[in-house]
Amino acid sequence: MPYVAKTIDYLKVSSPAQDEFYQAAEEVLNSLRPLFEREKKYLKHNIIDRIVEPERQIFFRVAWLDDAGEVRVNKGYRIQFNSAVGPYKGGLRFHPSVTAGTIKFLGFEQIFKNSLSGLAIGGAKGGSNFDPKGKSDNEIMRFCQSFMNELYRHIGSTIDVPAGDIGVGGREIGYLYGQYKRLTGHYEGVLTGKKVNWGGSLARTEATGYGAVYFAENMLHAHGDSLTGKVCTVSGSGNVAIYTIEKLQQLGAKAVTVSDSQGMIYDPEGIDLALLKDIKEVRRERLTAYTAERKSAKYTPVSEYPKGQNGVWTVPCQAAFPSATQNELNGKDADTLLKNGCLCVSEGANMPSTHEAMQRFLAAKICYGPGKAANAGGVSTSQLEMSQNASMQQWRFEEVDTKLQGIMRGIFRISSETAKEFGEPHNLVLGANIAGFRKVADSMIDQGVV
Ligand SMILES: NC(=O)C1=CN([C@@H]2O[C@H](COP(=O)(O)OP(=O)(O)OC[C@H]3O[C@@H](n4cnc5c(N)ncnc54)[C@H](O)[C@@H]3O)[C@@H](O)[C@H]2O)C=CC1
Ligand SMILES: O=C(O)CCC(=O)C(=O)O
Repeated sequence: MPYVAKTIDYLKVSSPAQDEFYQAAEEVLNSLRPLFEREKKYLKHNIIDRIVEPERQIFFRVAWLDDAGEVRVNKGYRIQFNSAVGPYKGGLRFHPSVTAGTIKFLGFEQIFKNSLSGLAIGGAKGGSNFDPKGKSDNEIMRFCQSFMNELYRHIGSTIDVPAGDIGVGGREIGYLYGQYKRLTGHYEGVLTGKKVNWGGSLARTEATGYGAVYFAENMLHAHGDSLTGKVCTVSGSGNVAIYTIEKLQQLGAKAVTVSDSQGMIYDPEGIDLALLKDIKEVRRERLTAYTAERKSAKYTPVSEYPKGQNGVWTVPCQAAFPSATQNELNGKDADTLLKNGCLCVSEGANMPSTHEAMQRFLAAKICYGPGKAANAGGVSTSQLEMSQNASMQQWRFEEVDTKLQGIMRGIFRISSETAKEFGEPHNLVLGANIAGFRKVADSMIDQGVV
């Protein structure tokens, strides 16, 4: 049996019910075929079986007290996937849909993303099926403290450095950091995404969204085009979506949509960013609050989306920025985007396009930036935060932003040069996967069978 199918079949038996992980593994392994054919050492050293198996998986109970005094229990996860090129690094996701398979796919993607950044960071991810929605600040704090009561013994500034992801922002990182400090007595860069008064980096909040836009600009510039004047669709309305829109506006593009799990906003005059930030970052309300205050906008609930489609991708645009969650853009959505003239897709979210959608974009040869390349600005700026913490410095916003732009340029360059090297110049999926894999796999070979 061919080795990719054999590996995926083995994963289905050894790690049951982890569909998102099989999807991520299959996509990466399939695109590595030309490399395996050219360089036999990867098969000889059995890198395939080794790289799909996490180095360590920590599953734990998180018990906490709600405001009514009831005991609640959630699952906690930290998957330390690969440390060949640096300490484990990757975010924490708090969302009711989280399972071991979710964290495993995210941790697997993180290995190659972090390698592509050119920085010394290994791959990891963690989280919980805890739902922060509707919880009071005190409940969030008690949950985070209980989560850290187990996590602290597995992390450290040169061991494993978690950060935020869906449902984990500055507030949660603060409660997690406070508890880590209380348990260990160490004031160190053990988490990133901290607030700037106590060790955070300027521009980390903005970095993932800004980075996805910088990546899109790199792709378009290579074709003599730019984002200026383009109509853009954005999904999600959290950290990545907000700062994608901010950078698009700064570059003279017009973002016209945002969404959440309940529905979407279409604002043909362009999203009012100050209003969106107030609703999402300050008031923590649903998107319906936006239409109440902005007459040009239309709200469509998910129940009214065209059958089998995400409403956001039915809005005509020249560039699309999926910034919500995995598999939020399917083959039909991709067809609609292409039919409407979309020239560029830059993925702020992790694995937002299904396999079918990705194939459509590659076949159409549009500028398509897969998540592990396009959204690497967040984790890269986290590494800049680690550097600042280690040297007890704080760099200026412009200094961090300039480094971020350079890192995104570097990721575009290595992905497109690798794609060219393997004879498919437009295929940044191939380029990013091979470039990210090669550095990790060569490091694993250098470090022996461990
Ligand atoms: N925060 C970061 O630095 C990075 C985040 N990412 C990825 O970006 C995506 C968004 O993350 P953040 O903005 O940080 O999280 P967030 O918690 O700030 O926002 C998540 C957004 O996605 C929406 N959402 C969640 N599930 C949804 C669903 N089923 N349908 C529609 N909307 C849904 C939420 O309503 C919210 O607007 C995720 O895929 C995450 O893994 C990737 C790299 C770094
Ligand atoms: O900043 C980080 O360490 C991780 C960000 C993240 O979770 C991601 O890149 O998906």
